[in-house]
Amino acid sequence: MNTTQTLQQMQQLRLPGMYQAYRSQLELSMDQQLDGHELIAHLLQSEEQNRSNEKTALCLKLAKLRLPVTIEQVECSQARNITKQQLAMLAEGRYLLQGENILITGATGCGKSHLACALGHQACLHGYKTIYLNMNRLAEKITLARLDGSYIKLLNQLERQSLIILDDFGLAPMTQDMRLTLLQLLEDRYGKKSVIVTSQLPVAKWHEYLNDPTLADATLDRLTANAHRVELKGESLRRKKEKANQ
Ligand SMILES: Nc1ncnc2c1ncn2[C@@H]1O[C@H](COP(=O)(O)OP(=O)(O)OP(=O)(O)O)[C@@H](O)[C@H]1O
Repeated sequence: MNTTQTLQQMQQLRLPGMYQAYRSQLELSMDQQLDGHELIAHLLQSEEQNRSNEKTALCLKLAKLRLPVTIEQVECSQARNITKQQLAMLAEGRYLLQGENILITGATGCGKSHLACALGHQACLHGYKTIYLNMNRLAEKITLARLDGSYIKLLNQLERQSLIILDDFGLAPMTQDMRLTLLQLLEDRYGKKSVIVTSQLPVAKWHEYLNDPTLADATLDRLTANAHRVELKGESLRRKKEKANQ
């Protein structure tokens, strides 16, 4: 049996998971090596696992999450106004299947971006295409896309994402172009794909912030209907972290 040739064929056929698993098998003594049906099953499982890992890694890379955090790193407590059950329910990801949104509000430093990024990380683990966008960054992207004629391309690119994280909603005044784009984006996704919004402003103030009653009605209708709300509370974790580092 020419095992070297078999390994080469696995590489040529781009089966890296299978290649690694087979190499590992060949390094074992004969009596420890799997054979027949077991070996085939093991090699296929290794290839499948490798592809799944690569898909997750690519999803995470493209998501450009601001903070590299996992769901296990989200602290739940009564003081923070988020329970383990609430987090577990969101982490399960059913909201993504149903195209529901998550609105995370709270004072500066209370961990809104941290939670949003952890949920984004979890969505990538589930295989959902995710993109993180700070609202300022989205505004820049829209302005550039209008200038270079790629606006429709940008909307299509955003529509393809299963989850969009819009961080820091309500910090900077919105242009009319941004309001219209936001409405279009939400209209494209309504009931199909999810958005996570973080904001220092309580949801009750979003209408006033949008500063255009008709557009605000339409936008908030799409954003808040069937949305899960997390109102984080407690001391600024940024300040707490700084104090701990002093
Ligand atoms: N659950 C947590 N455990 C540990 N550190 C946390 C947690 N949540 C947030 N942090 C840390 O606290 C700091 C502030 O968090 P974050 O940026 O998420 O706050 P924010 O509410 O989004 O603030 P802002 O409104 O100013 O953007 C970050 O350095 C973050 O890593």
